[in-house]
Amino acid sequence: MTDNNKLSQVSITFFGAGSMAEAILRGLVEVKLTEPSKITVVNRQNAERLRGLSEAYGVVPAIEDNQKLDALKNADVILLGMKPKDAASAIASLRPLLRPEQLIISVIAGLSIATMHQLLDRPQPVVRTMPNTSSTIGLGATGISFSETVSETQRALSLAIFDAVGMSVVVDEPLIEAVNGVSGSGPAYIYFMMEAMIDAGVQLGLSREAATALTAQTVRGAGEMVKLTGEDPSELRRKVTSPNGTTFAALELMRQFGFQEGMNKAILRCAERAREMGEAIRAEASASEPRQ
Ligand SMILES: NC(=O)C1=CN([C@@H]2O[C@H](COP(=O)(O)OP(=O)(O)OC[C@H]3O[C@@H](n4cnc5c(N)ncnc54)[C@H](OP(=O)(O)O)[C@@H]3O)[C@@H](O)[C@H]2O)C=CC1
Ligand SMILES: O=C(O)[C@@H]1CCC=N1
Repeated sequence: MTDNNKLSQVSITFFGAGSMAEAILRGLVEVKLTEPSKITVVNRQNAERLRGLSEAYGVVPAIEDNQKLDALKNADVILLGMKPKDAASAIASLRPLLRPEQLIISVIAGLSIATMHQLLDRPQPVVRTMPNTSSTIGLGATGISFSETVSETQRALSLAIFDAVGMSVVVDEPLIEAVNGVSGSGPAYIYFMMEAMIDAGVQLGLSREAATALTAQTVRGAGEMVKLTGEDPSELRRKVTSPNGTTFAALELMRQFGFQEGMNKAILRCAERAREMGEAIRAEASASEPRQ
């Protein structure tokens, strides 16, 4: 690991280069905090995908086996971006390659620091994160927690990576599943709501284009109002809701349909599902542990 935390001087290998990896690397390249030539992308088999990322962002594709090994051995930071089901075998494959000071950053839902240490068979510096896809446009929201072996420099570097693509909050590791429930999966809830808003607008006679534009601006404006005014969302809601007016009538129906309760239960279930997925990876790691 380099002594200074300037992102531009750090080499990052994305081990697993799918949607979430693209969101982060695109953000890093577009805010110009990392040279594309310092970013390498590795997949299991999809070389076309790597060539596409290289063409779009100028990052380096590692396609041949020796290129993959070099990319993993030489990186200052390895960002794990595969699906949870592929994580155990992929991380175990790193075991013979890593130098003790290489920093591992994971975005994998449910995967704990303890399981990563178990799979690597050593207390490698590990950062467990839960970002979201809005990192693509520099508006990501990421929860971050660190293993005890992460140095101050590596902490600063990790925060710089996620702050470059949005904002981040450091949380104790057991709260990463809560972050998953709120903001990791959060964009999907908002898109789901937006789909319903757009469909209703079309049903009422708006063109799909107009309904989409009005909905997107409404969501954007509401988010910015919470951020910029610092007011509680419930207070902002009250300001929209005239007594016995149109919003009042709409919210009354939403309450009847259990909107808030449904949202609450969905988020708790999301966090629970992250824990289940983490447990499945831990069980796989234990089952494949080398016998002494
Ligand atoms: N999408 C989201 O909104 C968020 C996702 N996450 C987490 O990000 C992770 C990735 O999700 P997402 O980007 O949606 O997934 P994708 O399916 O888009 O990408 C996964 C990538 O991992 C690669 N891969 C799989 N196995 C290996 C391996 N053994 N070695 C190297 N590369 C491998 C795949 O390559 P190939 O095609 O060649 O197999 C693929 O490019 C997940 O763990 C998820 O929990 C976290 C926050 C938000
Ligand atoms: O759905 C998933 O499992 C991943 C984790 C957070 C967002 N997408």
